[in-house]
Amino acid sequence: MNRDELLQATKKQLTPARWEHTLRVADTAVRLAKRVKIDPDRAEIAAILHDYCKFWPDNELISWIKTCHLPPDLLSYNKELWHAPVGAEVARKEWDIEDEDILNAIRYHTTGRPRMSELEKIIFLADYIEPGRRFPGVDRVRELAESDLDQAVLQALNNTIIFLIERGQKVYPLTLLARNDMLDQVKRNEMRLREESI
Ligand SMILES: Nc1ncnc2c1ncn2[C@@H]1O[C@H](COP(=O)(O)OP(=O)(O)O)[C@@H](O)[C@H]1O
Repeated sequence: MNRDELLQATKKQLTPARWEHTLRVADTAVRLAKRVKIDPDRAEIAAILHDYCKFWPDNELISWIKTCHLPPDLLSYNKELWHAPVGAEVARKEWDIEDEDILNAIRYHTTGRPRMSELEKIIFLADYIEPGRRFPGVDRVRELAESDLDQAVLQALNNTIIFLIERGQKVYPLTLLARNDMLDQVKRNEMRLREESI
């Protein structure tokens, strides 16, 4: 797969503002990946493709969800959730991406999930903290992302859940499971650090 071809094709799928967002997500993901010693090229591919289906019509997204046997419960939650799991299927079928970690990073970039890989955390966070994002609490997540991806993901998940509850919106259950799992993970990290310092 050719990087320039991927960039040009993705640009055509997006509005100019969303394309700029995608480029900032890619820069942020590459930077985070280098810091935690994850392959930056794989982070860049996942970042470029993460919003590929963001502007696809509802009927097309629904058709992919059904044909690819994606979780049917998606259809009873916010439509904004659909582009991510469909994006992973499109990346596999139209871009021949076979790397399951890249596909999962695209698939779970909006909801998160329990036991996220390092690459999944990077794409989830890069989407949340890229420099164009301005919402309450984003600076704290930016700070945490510089030192601890797990704490940053936990904070971002907490913020998202609170945001949705405050607006009277449903929370996709996987996001709640992701948050509980990350809380356990952060506690385990803290315990390990304490044991190592004794
Ligand atoms: N975990 C979730 N559960 C339910 N709805 C969600 C969840 N995450 C995001 N959403 C909904 O999708 C919308 C867009 O999500 P977001 O990731 O902020 O997209 P964007 O990249 O367009 O900013 C949110 O405003 C919210 O209404």
